[in-house]
Amino acid sequence: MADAARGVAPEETECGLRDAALAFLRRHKAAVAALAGWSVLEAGQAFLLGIALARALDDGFLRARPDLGLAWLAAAAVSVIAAAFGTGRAYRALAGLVEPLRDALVRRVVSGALKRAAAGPHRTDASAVSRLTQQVELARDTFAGVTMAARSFVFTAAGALAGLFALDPLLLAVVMPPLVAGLGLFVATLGPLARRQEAYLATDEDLARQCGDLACGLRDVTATGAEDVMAEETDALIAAEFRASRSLARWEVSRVLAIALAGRLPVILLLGAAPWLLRHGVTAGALAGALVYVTQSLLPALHNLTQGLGTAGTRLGAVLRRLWADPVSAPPGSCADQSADSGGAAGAADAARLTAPGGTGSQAVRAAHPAPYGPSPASRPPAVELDRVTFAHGDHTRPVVRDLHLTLPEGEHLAVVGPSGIGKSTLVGLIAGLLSPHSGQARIAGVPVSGRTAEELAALRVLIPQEAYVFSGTLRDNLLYLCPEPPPDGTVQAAVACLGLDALADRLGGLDSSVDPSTLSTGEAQLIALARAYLSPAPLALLDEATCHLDPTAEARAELAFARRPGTLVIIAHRITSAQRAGRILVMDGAHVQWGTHDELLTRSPLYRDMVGHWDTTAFAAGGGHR
Ligand SMILES: Nc1ncnc2c1ncn2[C@@H]1O[C@H](COP(=O)(O)OP(=O)(O)OP(=O)(O)O)[C@@H](O)[C@H]1O
Repeated sequence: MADAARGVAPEETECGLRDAALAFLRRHKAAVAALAGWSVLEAGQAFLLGIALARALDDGFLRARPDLGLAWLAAAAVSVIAAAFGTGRAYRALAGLVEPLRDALVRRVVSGALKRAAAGPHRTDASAVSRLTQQVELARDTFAGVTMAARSFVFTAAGALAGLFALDPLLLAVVMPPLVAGLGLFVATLGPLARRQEAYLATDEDLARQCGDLACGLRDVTATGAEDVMAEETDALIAAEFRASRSLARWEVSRVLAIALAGRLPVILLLGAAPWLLRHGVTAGALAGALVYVTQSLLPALHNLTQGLGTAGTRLGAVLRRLWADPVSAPPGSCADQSADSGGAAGAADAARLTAPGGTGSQAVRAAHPAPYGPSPASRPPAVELDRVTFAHGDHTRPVVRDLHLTLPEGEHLAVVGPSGIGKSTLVGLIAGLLSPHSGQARIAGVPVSGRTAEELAALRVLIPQEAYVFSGTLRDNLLYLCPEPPPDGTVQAAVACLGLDALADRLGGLDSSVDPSTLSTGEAQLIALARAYLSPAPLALLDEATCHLDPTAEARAELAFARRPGTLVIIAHRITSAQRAGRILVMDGAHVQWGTHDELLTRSPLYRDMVGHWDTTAFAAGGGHR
């Protein structure tokens, strides 16, 4: 499955893995021997427990010799202490196997990554290596758990069976058949269970990958209107995971059966056959000892085995096979994958889907755009009208905008200034229709914006936030995203030149080259977003500090380009130069709002004077030296 996808045949991986595992064990014979040796000491307890109990009963307590009975129990207690010591040493010996395994796997992963980086034009995916080393840690921990569980079962079972034999071979004859049958069933179901477990892990990973892609590409998905398609794909993956988990659960039942057969049936048989056993010379103490062997040694060891080999072992197999098949091609699923994978992000695929006939939502957005380039007749209503608008972000919070009345004629260029947190973005959000006033009304070109759909709003205004959005696709796709119709020839090139985007376009390899958003600087992303808005036919452009990452020259060029663009412009200014370029400036000062030209406000607004003074100081401090 995963191997095939990565170009390595599963059998090849299986064989390679088996050979490597054997070679690994041969190389670490001493650690294996130490582990086995300490396990023998540990198994001594399993052997002694039943015998000590049998002797304590038969030779001690049942013969009125409690001292002898207690002596046997003391011997059992000593064997428990010795076993605990053995367990501690076995863990140390385990480290002699586990750590070299981890080192070998890490070496394989890292050298694979280095080879790949050196061999081709691939970008080194550090996140893939990091994920792989995480899988190595998982393999290491699981290997330790599986080894301890398997070892514990083998030695405990050997000790218990030897003990049963020592007590009376008849006891072994009763216990062995169900034990062998249960173990046989367990072994027979290991293969199918492993396959189900792998299938489940694969569907789980597919779903995780899809969710990761969705989380990272959410904006692309929303922007390209691919929500329905993505929901359908995700639904299918959820259904596949559900089916795989159900199938796995059915096979897990076989494990319960195996434990019942191997661990619980012997208890019932021993109890049922008790009269027969006693008639054939088995003592009461031996019978009690046999019950202790089954319930205290075999059953817990069986539980550990089925748990260890059944679940963790399958997982270990899956992880090792994956690491072995291709130690560098990690299963994707992180944001880093998307950025490393130019054009591979959900956004590119969805953008492609969007251009296909019968595509989803966003085509409707585009179709809804009017074509309002050019000046509007004088009879048209104001470009922006806030009619006694009041707005607060919460029911009990102070209004950010209170009873504001503002009218902007078509073609106006307004700069909004004010201290941080005073409500500039809120005001722009109200004009854009993203926020609904608590009272009053906001209108664009005479159209009330509250309650409008995204499509209707997109036809009225274009809003560029501070955080520019660029999606995976060509530069042209990015620029024309808000244009319902292809613009006349040369329009895009003119916009690119006008906004100073030509250097970036050249660097990317032209308008039809792919853009990898992760490689753009914040300023470059802002330029692309600005050019996209510039090309939009919406008659009102709202720039919410949309030039904050541009240098002053680039900012001036962009703002002048927007000022020449037909329609109305509202910008939140963060530099004095931005404010000065505007025809009108709106100063927000809490409940007070003032507007006018730069010179008017210098005389009328103390806040504006302060801000200009501060801006000047900052500009000089920054070495700007000019306004
Ligand atoms: N979603 C929100 N929920 C609650 N309060 C908000 C929310 N958005 C903004 N505010 C609060 O409203 C006030 C105005 O915020 P706004 O972002 O409009 O100010 P601003 O002038 O644009 O600030 P800045 O210049 O720092 O961007 C602030 O006190 C802010 O904390």
